[in-house]
Amino acid sequence: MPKEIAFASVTSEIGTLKRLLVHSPDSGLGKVVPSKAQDWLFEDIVHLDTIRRKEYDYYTKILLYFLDPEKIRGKLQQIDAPSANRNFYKPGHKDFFRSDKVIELQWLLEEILEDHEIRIKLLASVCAIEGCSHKKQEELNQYSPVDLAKIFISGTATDKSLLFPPIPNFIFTRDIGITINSHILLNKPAKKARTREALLMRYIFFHHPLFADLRENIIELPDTHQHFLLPKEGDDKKVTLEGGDVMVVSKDHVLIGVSERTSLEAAHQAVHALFEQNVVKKVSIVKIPKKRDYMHIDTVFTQVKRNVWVMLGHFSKKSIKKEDADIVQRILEGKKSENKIQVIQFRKKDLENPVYFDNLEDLLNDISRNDLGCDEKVRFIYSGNNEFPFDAREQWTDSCNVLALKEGVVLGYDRNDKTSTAFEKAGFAVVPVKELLEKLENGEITTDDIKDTMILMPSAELSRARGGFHCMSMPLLREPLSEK
Ligand SMILES: NC(=[NH2+])NCCC[C@H](N)C(=O)O
Repeated sequence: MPKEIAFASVTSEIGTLKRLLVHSPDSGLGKVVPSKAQDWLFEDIVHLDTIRRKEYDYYTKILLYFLDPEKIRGKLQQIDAPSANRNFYKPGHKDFFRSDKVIELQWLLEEILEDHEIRIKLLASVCAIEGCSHKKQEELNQYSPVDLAKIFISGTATDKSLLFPPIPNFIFTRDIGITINSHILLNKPAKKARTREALLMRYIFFHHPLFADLRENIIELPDTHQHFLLPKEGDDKKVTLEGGDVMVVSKDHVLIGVSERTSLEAAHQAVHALFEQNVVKKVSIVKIPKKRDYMHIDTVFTQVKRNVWVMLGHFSKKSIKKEDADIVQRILEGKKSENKIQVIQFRKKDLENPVYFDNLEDLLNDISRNDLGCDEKVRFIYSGNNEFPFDAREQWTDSCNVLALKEGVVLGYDRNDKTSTAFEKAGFAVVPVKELLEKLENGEITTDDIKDTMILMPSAELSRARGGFHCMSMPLLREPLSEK
């Protein structure tokens, strides 16, 4: 009898990706104005048609090729013909790809809005947080589920009038929830601009039939007592947690970043929740400087293979570089607490005696060897090839934020040239996505032939939104890594 495959289970960062949640850039991204860009957590305004057609659509294609090839193989010419008007990529359109492997959130939202009761509740909640009048709420109730889902996400009505702000960061699905084994940990966004995303997700996870079997396994972190009396955003006593700060590195071990977005209190609560519900045996708290540049831990490192990681050299124990003439100054700088990373690892069986690491490589090395059973040498690929100023420049444009489609095959931005060189030096093929898709489509290669490869994705517009492909994915299912 075939073994039943779970709908959701993630036990590593690199096992073959089988199912994920995504959201493609909606019209709300085209409504960001310069004066609001920073409040809405974008670094600039983006060009909507370019970000969709010339950038994100390639992401959709490569994901479908790896996860749901029937939807796409041999059909690319037809899908991308000018007369098809990109309808394949548009949730709500009858030609939309509707994949249950590469799952678009707008589609799930449309579906839950078909239920009258859910629709009324969610509408009231959205109107409450966005301060809509009663009359507006009644008007919104007249829309079809497809249109209402679009409005909830883009903030724009079908007559193009702006009703409330867009939620342009909804494309960064990583941040809205985390699959840890067969549990889902919900986020608590630190920034106001991301509040509506969290609300929509809560409704989707609790009401969409896809998640029916998981409902008992959804973990929500409670607020601290009298949290509403706490003074300001960013207070460490507030409970805020975003998915970019959580990494499931093995079935027993989760990393939780304490950062600009995830508070110490949230990390504290998450450790208890994960241990009490027997989700994992080990949680490492990774404290990074609270800085816009770093935002979440996945902006400073991600995993490529069992024994290969990409990271920012700044957090390396060997962060003294050749080109820095003044070694004394560099060492003193490195000792400043605001520049340092601290790791505290809690083990369920011996909570009182945590293990400490004072640099990132030691932690990652320990994961590769002890959690993943690697015998080979653990290797680090550094942002910008660890050369100043390319290390910082390329980290800013997400060189460290790659998404593994399977072990050793990752998606990254094409603009991070020095990091690509570093990947090549480490023995990886570096291939532009267009080239790869052509070869896949004309049958020259199959996805199984692709090994140890960095797939370069177009990124001029996407990178202005300040997230890479790790951020643009919420994995639901990955194949378990084979035992070593
Ligand atoms: N997991 C991540 N690193 N997500 C990046 C999110 C980027 C988004 N503009 C924000 O500032 O919230």
